[in-house]
Amino acid sequence: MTLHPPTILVLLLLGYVMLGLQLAMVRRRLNEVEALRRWSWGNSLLLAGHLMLLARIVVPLPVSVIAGNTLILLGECAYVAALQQFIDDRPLPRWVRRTCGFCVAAMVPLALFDTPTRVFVASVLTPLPAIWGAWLVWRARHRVERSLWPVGAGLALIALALLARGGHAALNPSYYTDPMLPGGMQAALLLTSFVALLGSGFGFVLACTERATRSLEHLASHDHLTGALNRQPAELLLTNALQRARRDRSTVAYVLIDLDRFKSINDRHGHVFGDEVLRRFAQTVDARLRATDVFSRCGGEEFGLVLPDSDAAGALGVVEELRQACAAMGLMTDDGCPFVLTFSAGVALSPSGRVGAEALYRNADRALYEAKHAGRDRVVLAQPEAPQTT
Ligand SMILES: Nc1nc2c(ncn2[C@@H]2O[C@H](COP(=O)(O)OP(=O)(O)OP(=O)(O)O)[C@@H](O)[C@H]2O)c(=O)[nH]1
Repeated sequence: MTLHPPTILVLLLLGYVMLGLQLAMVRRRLNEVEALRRWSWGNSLLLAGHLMLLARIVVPLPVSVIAGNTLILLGECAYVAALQQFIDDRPLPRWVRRTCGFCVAAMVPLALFDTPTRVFVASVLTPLPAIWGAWLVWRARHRVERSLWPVGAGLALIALALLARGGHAALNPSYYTDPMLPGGMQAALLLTSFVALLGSGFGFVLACTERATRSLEHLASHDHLTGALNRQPAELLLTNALQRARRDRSTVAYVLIDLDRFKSINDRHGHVFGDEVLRRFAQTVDARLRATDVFSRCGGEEFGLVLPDSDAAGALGVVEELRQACAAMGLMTDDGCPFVLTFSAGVALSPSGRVGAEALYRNADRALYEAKHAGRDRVVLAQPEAPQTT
């Protein structure tokens, strides 16, 4: 079978068109994610670049090759900018932008050279952004979506293929007097580009969709203001903790915390300050919990804490630590006065997970009420409910 480069080029163009359509649809659904916008630019530039290579039938060959390769290089830079945005949420570092600019500028004088030299130089310059992109994915491989891995692999593949063609062009210049002749290295490169396009383009779209879905899930399960879990998912995690405690014969502690006199904080210092207090309180608590603890906002200025494998002494110790941390938060009111936040807490225990979630919440609520009634800024340990006779 003879591999005909123009035919593969047409296949590649169709691939870019398909990906462009998919990108347009996903961008509309995901409400303009910046990284997707850059990837779309990259896709359009690559499409234009490959079209330009095919336009050699109607435009002079040096123009087609130089313009084509320049557009391809710009497209790659846009891909890499999209990746950097997606992975690190920032633009490309200045030195990478400069390198991209240098590579693009170096393409123009190539018109003065013969085709083998042009092929060699283009093959050495074009892989540089792709190498940076592959490195970005490799560096972040443990923290990014798995669907981004094919993106890195695709970029690495295309960089390798280009470098291989560069080496081949350096050793066999006569082979490249017309790179569009059937068979050989040029066809292999275009086929590799097609595979890399499938891997990286569709992988990137998938990664963006995956991230958007996760962020929607996070929005649905977490409180927008404080970042703490909402009540419903927290209840589910409490039920799981109780099931585990039944198996391990360990104790689960549930702590209900209510900030003291929050209405007067709002009234005296305004809602914005009240919101800031809630946010800072949540951060303070979150920073001091174990990975297995569950922190949630039950509503208003009331928060819940599930402490698996914690007895009374352990739970009271955690609350005491939080009290000290709140006192040391260093909040300042608008008029420059230091503000000390206090809270009241009720602690209830479920030894061996025997007390169910509802009863545990009820007990903690009763203890919290006692703490408020006794003057606030204190913690009360709930007495176990008398076993119910049936
Ligand atoms: N700034 C702000 N205030 C909130 C938010 N959610 C609830 N609140 C306010 O929190 C206040 C709670 O007031 P109360 O339930 O009377 O309790 P309290 O003033 O804290 O008094 P005690 O609990 O008895 O110490 C109300 O004024 C609510 O408007 C919020 O998200 N932001």
